Amino acid sequence: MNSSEWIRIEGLAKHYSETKKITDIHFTINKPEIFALCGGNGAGKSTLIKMLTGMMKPTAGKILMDGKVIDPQNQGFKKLFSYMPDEMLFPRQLTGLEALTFFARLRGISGEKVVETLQQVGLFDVKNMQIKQYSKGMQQRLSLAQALLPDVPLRILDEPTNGLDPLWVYRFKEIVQEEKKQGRTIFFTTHILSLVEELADRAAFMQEGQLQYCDSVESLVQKNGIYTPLEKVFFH
Ligand SMILES: Nc1ncnc2c1ncn2[C@@H]1O[C@H](COP(=O)(O)OP(=O)(O)OP(=O)(O)O)[C@@H](O)[C@H]1O
Repeated sequence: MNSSEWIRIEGLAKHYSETKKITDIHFTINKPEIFALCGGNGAGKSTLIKMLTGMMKPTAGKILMDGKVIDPQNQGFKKLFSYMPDEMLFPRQLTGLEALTFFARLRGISGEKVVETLQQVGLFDVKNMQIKQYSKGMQQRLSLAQALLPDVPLRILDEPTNGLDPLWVYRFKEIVQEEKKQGRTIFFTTHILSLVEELADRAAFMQEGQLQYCDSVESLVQKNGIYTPLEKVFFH
């Protein structure tokens, strides 16, 4: 175990059927770091996130934290991370402020933190608007806000930049970098390889339920020539 290693995934597998399965996933997550999980449609990213967050029981394998096997369904582990799903269904008649306050109360978080987070994601001025009037990008930023609320060491974000315009992709990168400076680990999934190259410290690439690469982004790029985009790593 290296000094910054925090979570170790060992042989994680999920068998839906003979043809649909995630097999033998091994990698580690450090603290702090920005880790990108990449892969095309159906590669197995959401399944892996569901096993990591305790929403789905693996068919095989284990997860260790600080060298000890953990059960992700255990409430103690659930207090260590926040989660942004790929699509968050908020009650549409609520305002942004009401929805975020609801999540804050569930986790004992103050109203000041709700206001601060709404400002962070640029929704403070529209906090009293009903969510049904929010654009896709605004709803995505509200979903990001609920994941930014709790003071936890790990944030798991599933396709966080979906629907964001270039300004908010830029702001998202700033937010994630600031989160890392505060000592957190950000584990996110994406299809956007430029985002991996610009933001992530390490990346794992999945294809058809298997892990193809897991390495630092710097060495993934260097192994294939400094000017070779990660796209080539992915498509080879
Ligand atoms: N509940 C399920 N029952 C059966 N098969 C499933 C189930 N959920 C996912 N699968 C299959 O498992 C494989 C991995 O799916 P998963 O949703 O994890 O991929 P993904 O990488 O998140 O894809 P996307 O980028 O399209 O969201 C796919 O072949 C999918 O059809």
